[in-house]
Amino acid sequence: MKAKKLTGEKATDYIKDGMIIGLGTGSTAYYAIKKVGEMVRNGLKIKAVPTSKETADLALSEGIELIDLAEAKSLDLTIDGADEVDPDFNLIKGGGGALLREKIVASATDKLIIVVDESKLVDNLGSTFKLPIEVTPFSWKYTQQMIEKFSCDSEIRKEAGEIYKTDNGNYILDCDFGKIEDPIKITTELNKLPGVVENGIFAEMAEIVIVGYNDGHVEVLEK
Ligand SMILES: O=C(CO)[C@H](O)[C@H](O)COP(=O)(O)O
Repeated sequence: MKAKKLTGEKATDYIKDGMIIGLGTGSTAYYAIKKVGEMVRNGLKIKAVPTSKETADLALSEGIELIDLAEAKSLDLTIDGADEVDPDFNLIKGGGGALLREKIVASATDKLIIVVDESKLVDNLGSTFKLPIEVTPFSWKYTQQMIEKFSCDSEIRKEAGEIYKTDNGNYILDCDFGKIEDPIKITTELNKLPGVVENGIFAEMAEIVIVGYNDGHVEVLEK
């Protein structure tokens, strides 16, 4: 928890008056949002685009002004968490189910800042975390069969015994590919499949990765 707080708060050093920023989702982004709230109450003037309903609720409760992506057009920076980060700053995201909105917001962003604790650093994506893939409810079992042709095992995400629904009304398949050697190839191939809405590989999107360590230090990695 200490490492997440350190990295989340450190990322807010990049925020300047007048910026439009993207706010990520999850327990690490939480600390960045809380800090942004404090900064706003101390006079910082920014507007923000949230990546989930959960983040929108938190940001509003912190007094942060929210705007729609269409109104923002482009974002100065986005602060978001990740489930895995490889040495080239490729990511797996979607543990919190917000990958679609997160990827849209990340793609509209000049600078994507990723905040993680040290446990998220891996040599290869897929080493510790299954790849979340958002799929349409209409065809999810058929789409699952097509995804499994890429030699992965997958399971439909459930919450309290029920199929989990994203903010967009879709389902998530958590897919075990083992170690992913070529993240760009996999993300391109997966997104060609009918019924796949988006997958959780964020390849070549992050510019800065801030790592919090349990011993209390923070490392800023830049491309
Ligand atoms: O991608 C995400 C949500 O869809 C999160 O950023 C990711 O799951 C990391 O979350 P946490 O900071 O709680 O470990």
